[in-house]
Amino acid sequence: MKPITLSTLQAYKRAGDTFSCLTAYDASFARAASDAGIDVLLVGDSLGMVLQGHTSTLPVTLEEICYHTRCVARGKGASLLMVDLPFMGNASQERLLENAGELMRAGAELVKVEGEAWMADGIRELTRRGVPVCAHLGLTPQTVYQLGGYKVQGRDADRASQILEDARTLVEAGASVILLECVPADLGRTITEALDVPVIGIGAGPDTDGQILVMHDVLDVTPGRKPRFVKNFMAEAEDIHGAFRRYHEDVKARRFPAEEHCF
Ligand SMILES: Nc1nc(=O)c2c([nH]1)NC[C@@H]1CN(c3ccc(C(=O)N[C@@H](CCC(=O)O)C(=O)O)cc3)CN21
Ligand SMILES: CC(C)C(=O)C(=O)O
Ligand SMILES: [Mg+2]
Repeated sequence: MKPITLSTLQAYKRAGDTFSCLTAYDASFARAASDAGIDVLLVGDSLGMVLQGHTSTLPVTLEEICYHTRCVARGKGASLLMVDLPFMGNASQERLLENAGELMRAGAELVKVEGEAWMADGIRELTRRGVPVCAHLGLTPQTVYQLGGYKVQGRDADRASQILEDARTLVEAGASVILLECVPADLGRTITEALDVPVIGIGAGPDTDGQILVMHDVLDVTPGRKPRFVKNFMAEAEDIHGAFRRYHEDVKARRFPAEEHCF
């Protein structure tokens, strides 16, 4: 299999094709996801919740993310490896650059950062130094205490146009990919159409260029209440490999997300 690169994702966008993304935290699940055809693997700071049992992603450290990145890198096959910069990893410009360097040395091929227009300078410096960046907008879980919970963002017109403007600013600063979390489907479509770079969505409707889910949600092993945008792919599968294949195929065929998964 030819390795998936940023150019592959750009070509998907130009052709109007979608692509699949899934979180992974170890070599075995990374291999299973990659074998199923998943285009992008994310070592997400969601590991603080699904692996460590915290109620937020804030406790996750750079060391922990690097450990899981090294594990996933050994099993990633042809998939593109994206990695989350953890909470406060951008506390200063210097720390941002050093931390992103650590992630790249651990095996990251694309670094995902949460943050609005103010992240533009950081993204510009990273891009200059050869670190491709995905900018995560909308519901940014690292600011959950400020947002007052895991709530849909961009429901009113002001916040919606702010998110669109932030996305434009960050692409201008060098972001190679945008990730939109928990925004109304029409905002997901507007931003995807407005930008030349690939847009990945989670709870952002059916029209983003790519879709991403947390592995544990796909396999239905997430404890407690699940967000509206998740789907249990184990329900119609024989095993984990089948569930990953089904998720990949449903994304590629635009069967997922369905209306019931959107805002
Ligand atoms: N298992 C898991 N799945 C995820 O998608 C995920 C994590 N963990 N941890 C990190 C973040 C946190 N995320 C979340 C968590 C909860 C909602 C949620 O319950 N949202 C409400 C929105 C309600 C509203 O404002 O209308 C929902 O009903 O989906 C959304 C995103 C997404 N990420
Ligand atoms: C939910 C995805 C987008 C994420 O950031 C994570 O898994 O940490
Ligand atoms: Mg994350």
